[in-house]
Amino acid sequence: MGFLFAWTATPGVVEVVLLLLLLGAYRAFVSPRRAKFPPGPPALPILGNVLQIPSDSQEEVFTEWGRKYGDIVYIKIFKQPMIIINDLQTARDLLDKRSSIYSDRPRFVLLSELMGWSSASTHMRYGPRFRKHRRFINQVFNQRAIAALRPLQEKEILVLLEGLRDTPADFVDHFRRYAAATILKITYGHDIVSVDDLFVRLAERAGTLTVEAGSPAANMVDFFPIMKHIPTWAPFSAFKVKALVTRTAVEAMMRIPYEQVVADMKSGTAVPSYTSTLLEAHRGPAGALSPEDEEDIRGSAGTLFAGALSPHRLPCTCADSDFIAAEDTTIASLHTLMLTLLQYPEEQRRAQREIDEVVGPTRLPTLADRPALPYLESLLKETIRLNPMVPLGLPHRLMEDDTYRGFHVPEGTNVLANIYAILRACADPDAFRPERYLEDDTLPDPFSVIFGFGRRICPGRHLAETSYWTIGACVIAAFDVAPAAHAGDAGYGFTTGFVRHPKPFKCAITPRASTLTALIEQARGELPPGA
Ligand code: HEM
Repeated sequence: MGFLFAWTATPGVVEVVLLLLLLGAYRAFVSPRRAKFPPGPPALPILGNVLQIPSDSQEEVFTEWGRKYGDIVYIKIFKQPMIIINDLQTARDLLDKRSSIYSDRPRFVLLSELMGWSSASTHMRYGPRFRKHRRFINQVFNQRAIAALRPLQEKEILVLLEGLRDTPADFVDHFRRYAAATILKITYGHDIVSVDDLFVRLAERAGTLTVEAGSPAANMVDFFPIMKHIPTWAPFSAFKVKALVTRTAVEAMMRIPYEQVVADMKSGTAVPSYTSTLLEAHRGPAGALSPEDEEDIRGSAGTLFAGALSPHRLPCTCADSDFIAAEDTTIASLHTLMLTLLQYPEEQRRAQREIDEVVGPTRLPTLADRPALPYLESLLKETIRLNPMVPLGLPHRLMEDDTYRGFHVPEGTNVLANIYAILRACADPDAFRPERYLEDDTLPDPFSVIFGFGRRICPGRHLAETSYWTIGACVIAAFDVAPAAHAGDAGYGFTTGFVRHPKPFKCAITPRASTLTALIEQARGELPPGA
């Protein structure tokens, strides 16, 4: 200090000190490029943090990093910056409140540019075309509009209950059939009898090939886009050959159901659907459609359809990770619920007692009963809190430099919301305790977290939530779910990937009352005509 005083006494030094102070202030407040990045694990030159990211249970490692480094963790995948948001306040501050700059998606070279998913709404870069897709989808899936879809949901739930009654061992197939039947009817007006339907097979083929062609090695093209130009005869081009085969399957999945609707509209046999409604609305005076509108209607319909049967198919932003998971979110939510019910029989019984008291033995529960069933609501919330289906959401991309809590976040940063960590911000987070929601109404509602954030929030959330609630209520009311007698001792667990679902397990699903068939028939009789 003494030295500084001596130094400042020298003529001209005051000016120098002032200059240094100004420079410091400029660096701190005006020149964000020089500001510090959020904390994170130390990165290696060139590789960044690639070697520290495990292929399994990334959400758990990111949660651990959150404990160590804070609510925002900064890492690099090669030279690609990424932040991981580990708490709700930060997710709301950045992804919701600053959604005008946090709503882009990363560039998906493998998926969009090589495999042909470029018209999928999930992958769309932020801009007018993205907004057009959201407008299309919101017309049918907004909270008010989905009330019109309820009779369809209820009808398909009755078929699902019959399936569980007749062939309980195939419970996952019954969930798949439900997801396929509802989304195909809504999107293309198409009825299916079983999952062995042409459209379902097209979606599953496109999905399976996408997973197979999306190995970690193939994902390198997302970080080094120049690789996409490799000729297919050259060494190391196997990833591109597979991607191009996948492209044919993706195009067929998008094109064939769409063309069926166009043909049905021509012959006057089309059933009103998402696709037919948009085709009607966008026809010019001469009946023609612009190529862009045609592409966007086909692409957004294909996204809804593919998203329901195969997962929200997006590549991993982490080079050495599983590409994506292999099942859809709706199926994963129901599959997770069955696992939870068999693991927590006491809680299952308590929800059954509540339903018995409120609904009684003479009918099945409906959405109208929801406010009167607080314990059931808590059980359904606690199930998805403990095991959210999309634990890391889908990556957003920051569109311009930003500063948050004094940290610099550069333009082009990929942003992951760690939904898994966000939902663990409560007492005793690893315990299954539905009553936590009855005891503390300040806890964040998992339904407001699991569908993501901001302008990219899942547009299918209202449909998904009502399906999950109604199926959960009916299954718990109608069946006892317990471990299967010969289930083996492989243990229970979850797959890793963007969509998390239980590893295969067996369970016993037994009707609680001999009146189940009559209850299903009665509910069918109460459906509106034409449902
Ligand atoms: C339990 C079921 C579901 C869960 C947990 C779920 C979750 C999510 C999440 C986390 C995102 C990313 C949000 C973000 O980027 O912040 C998303 C996006 C999306 N979801 Fe879902 N979803 C579900 C069901 C559905 C259904 C049934 C549909 C279709 C009817 C659907 C259509 C979409 C679409 C089109 C996007 C992309 C939105 C965009 O990029 O702007 N989802 N979903």
